[in-house]
Amino acid sequence: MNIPTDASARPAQAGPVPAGRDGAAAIEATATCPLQLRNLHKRYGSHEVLQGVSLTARKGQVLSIIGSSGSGKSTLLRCINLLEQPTQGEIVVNGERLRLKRAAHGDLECVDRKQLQRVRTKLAMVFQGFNLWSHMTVLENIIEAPVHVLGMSKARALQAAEAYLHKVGLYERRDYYPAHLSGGQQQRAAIARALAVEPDVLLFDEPTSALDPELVTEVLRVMQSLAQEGRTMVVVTHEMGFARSVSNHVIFLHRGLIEEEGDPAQVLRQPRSERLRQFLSGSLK
Ligand SMILES: Nc1ncnc2c1ncn2[C@@H]1O[C@H](COP(=O)(O)OP(=O)(O)OP(=O)(O)O)[C@@H](O)[C@H]1O
Repeated sequence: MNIPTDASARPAQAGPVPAGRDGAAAIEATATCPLQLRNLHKRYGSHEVLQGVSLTARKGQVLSIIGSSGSGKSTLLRCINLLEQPTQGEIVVNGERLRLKRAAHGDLECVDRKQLQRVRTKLAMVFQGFNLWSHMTVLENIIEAPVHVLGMSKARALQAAEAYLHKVGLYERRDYYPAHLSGGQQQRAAIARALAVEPDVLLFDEPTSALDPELVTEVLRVMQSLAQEGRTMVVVTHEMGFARSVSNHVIFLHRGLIEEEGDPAQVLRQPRSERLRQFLSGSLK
């Protein structure tokens, strides 16, 4: 992957989150932290996939979540915007705590539909499988949520969409349907769609895993430019180059717990735990 390796690629204002006494990220209840998770648990039947994860994303920070297959990375990301319902814990977006209540099935659900909708537009997600609407052109995909969810005027949404299309290098393909685009182009369209709701945090769930190797770089470059703009991003990734050179905080998840976290230069070059060492050497899949 052709990503610059110097720390200057990272947003200047972001820094590592200090570790708390219990090893979890310290909680800063302030609007300068667009996202905070406190003691998040998720259980599927008897399988506790998340066992108490706390993290804070400060404004402009790029967090990479790494870990072996099945460690709970995607589940963690999907719990943030309640695509999955956590079993326990708190989610705070821009200082606003989600109003969660235990439902009959045992997991937590948001009791305030308006709050959930508001918060979800603040947390835009980019999926591994792109999830574009196949019956809409790229442009229609991008303006759908701004017009129909946020109530933006079509003229304003179109104007903004053009800017996002230029940003991801897809302006010329704005009238194409997803089926006529490469995987990399579809993912860049999905990124433009996520940007169009003007989110405070971008969530990426393994955004390059479904791509042929030659298409990975074009998507990573767009993500890198978003990081350089100072956007707050939480990225589940297997791309160690991205974690090392673009993100400014790395979280290593193991069996639903944060095993190690911190500055990528430190964590990835001199891992403290044996498990992270094994993971980085490729012997822990
Ligand atoms: N809907 C579900 N029902 C039951 N178990 C689930 C469900 N979703 C995930 N799991 C289980 O939770 C565990 C964590 O899954 P998750 O997808 O979060 O892992 P991951 O770290 O993202 O893995 P990968 O890198 O392979 O994508 C796995 O054991 C998985 O089988």
